[in-house]
Amino acid sequence: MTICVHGLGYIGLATAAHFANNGTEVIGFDVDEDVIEHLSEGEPTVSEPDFESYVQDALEGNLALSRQPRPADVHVICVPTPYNEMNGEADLTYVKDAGRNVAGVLRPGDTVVLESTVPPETTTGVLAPILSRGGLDVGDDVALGYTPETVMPGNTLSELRTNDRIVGGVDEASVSAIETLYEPLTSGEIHVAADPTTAEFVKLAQNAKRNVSIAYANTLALLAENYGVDVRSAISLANNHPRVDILNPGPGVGGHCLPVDPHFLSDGTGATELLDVASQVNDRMPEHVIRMLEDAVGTLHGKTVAVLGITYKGNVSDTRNSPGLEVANLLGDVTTEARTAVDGGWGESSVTIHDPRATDSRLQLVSLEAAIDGAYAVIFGAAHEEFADLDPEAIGSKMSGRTVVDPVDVIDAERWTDYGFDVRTI
Ligand SMILES: NC(=O)c1ccc[n+]([C@@H]2O[C@H](COP(=O)([O-])OP(=O)(O)OC[C@H]3O[C@@H](n4cnc5c(N)ncnc54)[C@H](O)[C@@H]3O)[C@@H](O)[C@H]2O)c1
Ligand SMILES: CC(=O)N[C@@H]1[C@@H](OP(=O)(O)OP(=O)(O)OC[C@H]2O[C@@H](n3ccc(=O)[nH]c3=O)[C@H](O)[C@@H]2O)O[C@H](CO)[C@@H](O)[C@@H]1O
Repeated sequence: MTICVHGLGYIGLATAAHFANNGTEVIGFDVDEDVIEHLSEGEPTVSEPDFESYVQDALEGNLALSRQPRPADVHVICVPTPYNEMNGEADLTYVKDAGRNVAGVLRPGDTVVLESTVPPETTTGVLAPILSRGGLDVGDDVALGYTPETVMPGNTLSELRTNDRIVGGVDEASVSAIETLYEPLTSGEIHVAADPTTAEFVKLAQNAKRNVSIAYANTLALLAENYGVDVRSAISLANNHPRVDILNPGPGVGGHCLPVDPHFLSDGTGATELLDVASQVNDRMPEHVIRMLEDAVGTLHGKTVAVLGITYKGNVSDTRNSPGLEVANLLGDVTTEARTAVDGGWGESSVTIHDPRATDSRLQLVSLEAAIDGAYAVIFGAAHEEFADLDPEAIGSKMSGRTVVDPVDVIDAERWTDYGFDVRTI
C-alpha cells in the first residue's frame, strides 16, 4: 500500500512520518518549495521533542518527498484551513486545491481521508463533488471519509500513538477502509461516527468546549482580582468537587485551533452566541495583562518592557495567534530593532522580546540579556520550562525597575518577591 500525504506542516509531517515508521510507503507532498527543501536536508520546520529524529528516521526509510501529487492507494489531506475574518468563514481554498490534486491522480479503489479541521458538511458538500469531477463515483468507486486530528502540539508524537480516533465515512466500505488504515497506528480506540459531517462536528465541539472553558477561567480571574482572591488557589479548591474541573486562566487563547475552530460552527442563526462571547473574553485578556502592569507601575510612557515568551503557549515554537505576542504588539513594534521601537506603542512604551523556542524570523527576537537590559518591567507571555529556572537576582540586577507580570504562572512568585520584585499574577 502507498499513501500520499497532502501538506507537510505540523499535522501532515507527523502523520506522514508515523505511517512511514510503521512500515507503509509514504509520499509526502507539499506545495511549498521551502518545506520540501528543508525536509530534503533532514530539517523539519516543526520543532518538538524527538520530532526531528522521528522525521529523519522516516526520510531514511519509507517517506519520499514530492513536489507533485502522486497516485497512491490512499490520499490523506492535511492542508491548512484558516479563518477568513473578512467574511467570517473558513477559508477552504487549500482543501479545494488538494481535492483537485487528488482528483487528478485518483484511481478506482483508492481511499481519500480528510484530516484538516473543517466546517460541517465540507467532506460531503465540498470535497466529494471535486473528487467525482473526473467521472469516478464517491462511494462506489472511491472510499471517502473524515477523521479529525486531535494531537496536542508539544506532545504530538506521543498523542499520535495513543489518542482515540473518530472516523466518519460516506458509506460502510469507506469506514472500514479508514479503520483498517488507522488501527495499527494508535493504541487508542477507533470510534465510528454516523457520517463525515458528524465527525467534523465532533472535532469542532471538542475545541469550542475547551475555548469556552478557558474563557470561564479567565472570567473567574477578572472577578477574583476585584475580590482580592488568588484565582489559581480558588480554582484548585473548586476542583476538589467531583463534578467540577475548571481550566487555567492566562493571557488569552492562541494557536492555530482554539481561537479559530469555534467560528467554523457558525450557521448564521445566532446559535453560537455562547461561543462568540467566550472568544471575546479570551481576546480581551492581552489588554488586561497590560492593565495589570499599569496598575503596578503607573504610566508606561517612556518605559521599556521585556516580554519573555511570545509563542502561543509554553514549550512550543508556534507563534500563530499568540496572546504573548499580542501583548508585545500592544506595547510596541516587535518587527524592528529593540529599543528603537518607541513610537506608537501603548502610551509610547517600548518593548523587547525574547523567546528561546520561537522560530518566526519576521520578529526582532533578542537574547535574554538584551531583552532585560535596562527594562523597567518583565512580562512572561509563555510558560517555557526555561523560564521557571531564571534567577531573579541576576535578572533584577540588569533591570531599571522591579516589576514582573506572570499571567502564565511560570515563575515561583514567592522567590521573586523575596528578591524585591513586585510580582503580579493571574
Ligand atoms: N497544528 C495543530 O495542532 C493541529 C491539530 C489538529 C488539527 N489541525 C488541523 O490540521 C490542518 C493542518 O494544520 P497544520 O497546523 O499542520 O498546518 P500547517 O500550516 O503547519 O501546514 C500545512 C501545510 O500544507 C501545505 N499545503 C497547502 N496547500 C497544499 C496543497 N494543496 N497540497 C499540499 N500541501 C499544501 C502548506 O504549504 C503547509 O506546509 C488544519 O486544518 C488544522 O486546523 C491542526
Ligand atoms: C480539545 C483540545 O484539547 N484541543 C487541543 C488544542 O491544542 P492547543 O495546543 O491549541 O490547545 P491548548 O493547550 O489548550 O492551548 C490553546 C491556548 O489556550 C491556552 N490555555 C490552555 C489551557 C488552559 O487551561 N488555559 C489556557 O489559557 C494556551 O496557553 C494556548 O494559548 O487544539 C488542537 C488543534 O485542533 C487539538 O488537536 C488539541 O487536542
